[in-house]
Amino acid sequence: MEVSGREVDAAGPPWRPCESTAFLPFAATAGDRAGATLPARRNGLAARSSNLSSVRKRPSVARLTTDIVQTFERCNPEFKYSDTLNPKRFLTNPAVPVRNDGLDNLNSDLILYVNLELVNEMSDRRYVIKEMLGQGTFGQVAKCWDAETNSYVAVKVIKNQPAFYQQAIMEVSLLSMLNEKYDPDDQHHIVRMLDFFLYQNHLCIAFEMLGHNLYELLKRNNLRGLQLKYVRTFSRQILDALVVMKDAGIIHCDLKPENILITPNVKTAGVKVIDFGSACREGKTIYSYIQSRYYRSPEVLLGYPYTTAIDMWSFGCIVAELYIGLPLFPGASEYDVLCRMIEILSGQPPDDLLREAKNTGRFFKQVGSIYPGIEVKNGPISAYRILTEEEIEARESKKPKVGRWYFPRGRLDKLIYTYPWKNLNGENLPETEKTDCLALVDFLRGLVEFDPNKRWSPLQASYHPFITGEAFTGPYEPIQETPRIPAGRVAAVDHNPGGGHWLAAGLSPQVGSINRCLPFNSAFPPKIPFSYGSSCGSFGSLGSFNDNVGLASSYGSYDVNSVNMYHSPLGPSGFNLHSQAGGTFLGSSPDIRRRSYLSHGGGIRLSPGCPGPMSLGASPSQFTPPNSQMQIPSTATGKYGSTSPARSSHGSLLGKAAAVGQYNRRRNLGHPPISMPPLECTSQLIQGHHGDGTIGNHFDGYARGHSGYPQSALPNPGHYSWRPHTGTGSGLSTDPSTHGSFPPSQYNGFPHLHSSNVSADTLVSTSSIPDPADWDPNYSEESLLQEDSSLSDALSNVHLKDASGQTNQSSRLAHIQSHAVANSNSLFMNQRGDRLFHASTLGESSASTGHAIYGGYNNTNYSQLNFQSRHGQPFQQYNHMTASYLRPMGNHHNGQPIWPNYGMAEPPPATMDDRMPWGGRPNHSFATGGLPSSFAGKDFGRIF
Ligand SMILES: Nc1ncnc2c1ncn2[C@@H]1O[C@H](COP(=O)(O)OP(=O)(O)OP(=O)(O)O)[C@@H](O)[C@H]1O
Repeated sequence: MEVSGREVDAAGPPWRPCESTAFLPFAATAGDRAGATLPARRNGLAARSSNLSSVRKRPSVARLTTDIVQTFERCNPEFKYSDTLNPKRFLTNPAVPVRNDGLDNLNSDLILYVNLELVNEMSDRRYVIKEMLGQGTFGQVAKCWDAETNSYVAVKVIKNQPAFYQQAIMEVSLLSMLNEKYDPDDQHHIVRMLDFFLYQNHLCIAFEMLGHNLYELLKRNNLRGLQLKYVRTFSRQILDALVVMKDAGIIHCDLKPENILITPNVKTAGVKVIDFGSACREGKTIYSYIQSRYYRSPEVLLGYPYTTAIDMWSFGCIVAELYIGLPLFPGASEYDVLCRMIEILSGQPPDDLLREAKNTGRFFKQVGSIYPGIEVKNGPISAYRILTEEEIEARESKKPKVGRWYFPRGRLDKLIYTYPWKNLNGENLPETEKTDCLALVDFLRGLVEFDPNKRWSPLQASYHPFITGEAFTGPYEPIQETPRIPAGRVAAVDHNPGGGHWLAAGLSPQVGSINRCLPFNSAFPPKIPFSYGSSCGSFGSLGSFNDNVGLASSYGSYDVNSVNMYHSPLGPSGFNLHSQAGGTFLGSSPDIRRRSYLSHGGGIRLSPGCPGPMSLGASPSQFTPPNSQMQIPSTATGKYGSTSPARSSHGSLLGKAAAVGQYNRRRNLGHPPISMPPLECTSQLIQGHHGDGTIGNHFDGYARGHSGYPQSALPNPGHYSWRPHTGTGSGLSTDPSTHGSFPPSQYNGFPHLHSSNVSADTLVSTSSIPDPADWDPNYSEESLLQEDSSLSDALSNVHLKDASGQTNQSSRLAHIQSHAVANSNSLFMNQRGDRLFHASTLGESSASTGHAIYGGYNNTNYSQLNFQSRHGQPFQQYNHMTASYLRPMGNHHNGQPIWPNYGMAEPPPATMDDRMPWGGRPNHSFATGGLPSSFAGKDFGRIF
């Protein structure tokens, strides 16, 4: 068709391909010309194909779409390209708009898509979403591009639900304190928070971008554990973070491999602790249903007041898992977890804990006098024994959930020493490794200690030879740690009962709304007890019957009087007693607690009947959000989540959903085989593991009374002490008098029914590594799905305390709070009315951390501490615990510096790249696959 000049002008210049390789004009070669000989044609083709070789290297989509916009524009002058018209690649699943004016889905998650900009309106800083990193209980974590810093960050977008919002505010508050005050130089392996802001009624928290978590790392290593040097390096770094947290009086409450992330792009192996979304302040514990089940401490399981010691328990579980590759206590229910603890540790919680704990009756039977010192005639020393499955079944009319065993049943020491369970007599282990294993076992002994009073503190643990790298010569006796937190500090509640932050005040969000409706600062006492049976997780409620073991009454709730005291608006009570003299009554220190107990006097002891660090219910992740119809597709979180079935955060509805997704996914993926050697003593019945969670024949295996390891299969005798613990505490002895003896035959331990001889349930029948999804096939905590309709009411009356002396972060927090109010249509339902919201300030936080003595971590005057070496001589004291404090810390024998290379991996590993050999211990054929450089290859987005 002929085109007139006018038409040409209107249409623009005639189209010509631009100078891209894909559209180069055809240049005929000699070979193409008509009449050319065949060889000439061949030459021509060869020349052309060499011209196009660079084109072929590019993906077809890229080749076909090069300059496509210009092409379209030239073809059709009407065509105008606009970003906004692009189809969105949704990252959130489901992406169906339901709430928040169509911005949120059914689960109150902001619907994220690629290139969505999360804008901090205060600073105009923009975070451009690129991909999904994870989906957890509290919301979604997206990898975002921060144009301001030209770097990627991880932004956690909190669900648009009051409970999650409130807890996230706590996360921001605690993390700012840790970052700014306790770790300003980023030396202590705690994730850095970079920013936080409100976007479309969602609290967004920007973190530094980290790598994969330790669970992913273990998976990459086919769940076979890491080399000991990496176990040591990671343990040391996590401990470092725990030292800081304890110093700050912060309990993490959800320590697990998924929450330890690898720091990328560093020359040495490094990890950081993340997810302070469940964290709380020591002495201001709020929830009783905390910690992921596998990592849940005995005191939390039993409903006993808890302290930072619960993190040490979780830490112990993590260390063991890093070594063996599998969770240490992967119980399918709380009962199962307890049984595993008792069997693996050959002990049980001490009687005084059992006597005071709220849930003892759910799991234990009293078989003797409850009074200390009186031995039961012809019975065990302890007055309690764990219920058998039959007893529970008789009581509950259904069997308790009990999972499979994936490693040889027996004690922890044998488990570690004989790992990877091929070489059960440990004969061929090199001497160095033997010593390493002994050191590891001894290290674990102080961490997975039943008695929280005896469990090592982070500082104590950090002197263990396993951590310091010293030669292990015998059981480690930790230095004594004088209580750092003044006695009673944990009971101090910095709040005006009428005006305080309910979180800081220790109020459960589940507290009944009626009391929350009392006018603030009311001079009148509440007419009915606070939170009396009003909600899930509170009094007499179902808050903790997560494992369908519900045998007794409520779990982790306060007694009514205590809570009344706590919230009495009439003035000081037993719960808000501040020592006017600078000290208060209760101490978080274990020895203080014990002293208090032993006094039998008017002293206050930490017990469920007392104030202090006892909690009221499940954490927000346990809440059933007000909208009980949340639908979480099983695939939604499975894609991204790193959370294993029971790993998922402590049993929340959301965690559960995540678990389901993960569960399904893992089932489908399967796992590479691992050779599980047939053991000599594997004659136990394989548990019938039914899809509905019922376990067949389990008890049969459970009730065996003889050791699964032949005497000859035991670790090198003479290295260690294997004192049988009957009754209380861990079965791993520190008693030097027994050092060198290893009489497993004596080690029939406490409950005979658990001194099992059986080995891994599947060892006989399978040679495949267990699918971790199987660990918790019955992840069903229906009771937690109860709708807590009072939640929104309760939150509607939240009144946060104003305070002066806010830090920058806290004033921003205040701003966000008020901003949230201004935009509260959906964020706080419709019940906030015109109440003023004030920040839970950092000033308030730091004022009540119990740091009257120490100005901050980096300037901590540890001269207050009374260190002693294991031989009794006073430990070297020092004043300034700067980052280098870890260096001059003495050898636990003689006070000499023994940690010159702290901060370096030891031995320094290579960079965290794909070639890093994570496994490869002798006798253990690891896959050579290293750490993935990126998991980001998959694009889970969808185009609508
Ligand atoms: N700073 C970060 N860098 C990279 N990935 C991260 C970062 N923070 C979180 N993630 C990823 O997002 C996931 C969820 O994060 P996080 O644990 O903070 O959320 P959560 O909602 O509290 O999860 P959970 O329910 O497991 O407790 C993590 O397991 C991790 O995979």
